[in-house]
Amino acid sequence: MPLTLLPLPDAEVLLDPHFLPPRAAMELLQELLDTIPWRHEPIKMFGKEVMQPRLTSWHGDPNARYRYSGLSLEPQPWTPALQQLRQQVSHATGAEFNSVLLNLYRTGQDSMGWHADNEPDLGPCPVIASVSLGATRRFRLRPGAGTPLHAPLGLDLPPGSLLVMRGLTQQRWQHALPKTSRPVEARLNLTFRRIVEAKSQLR
Ligand SMILES: O=C(O)CCC(=O)C(=O)O
Ligand SMILES: [Fe+2]
Repeated sequence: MPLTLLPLPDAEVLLDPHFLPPRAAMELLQELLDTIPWRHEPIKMFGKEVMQPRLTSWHGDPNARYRYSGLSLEPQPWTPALQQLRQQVSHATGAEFNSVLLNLYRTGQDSMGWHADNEPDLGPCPVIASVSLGATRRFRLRPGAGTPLHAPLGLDLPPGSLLVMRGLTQQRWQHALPKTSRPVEARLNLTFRRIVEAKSQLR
């Protein structure tokens, strides 16, 4: 199935709900649960350190350092499974990625708050490719300040789906993965990114 562009003002959001076949998605989930060195990291919120409501792991090329919310993340090396998925995602999107952030939402109580991936390290119009595995959770999008009024939307992201955000999306829109009170299994999300700052660190 190809990626389909969603009709949103000032955003380029594309979705392929069936990027990976169900069996491949299940096998990849199990492999990543077993082999990724999951960490429970703190995050700075309004100057205070709080634990993130999810587990994370950051992988990438050696110079792809990522800084956000007061954290500086040293990338872990690519594993064979991550390397293979990177190639598949590059092929589907026509974009190159040098890093991937993995988020493990253990239960419906794990979540990610409203944000845009607009850190300077990502450049002005980043392509972010998001693969979801495990439980289907609802991903939310809403316009940011200064963006034409548009109702927030919710996208159910099933296992094996590929969501791409590019163009002005990170400048004009915000997204979140809210908690749910439904009993749900774990969900694993991978966001492939390109750290553009890497070049200047070689000097
Ligand atoms: O879990 C998701 O679908 C979203 C993850 C996300 O927004 C991020 O890692 O920046
Ligand atoms: Fe994000």
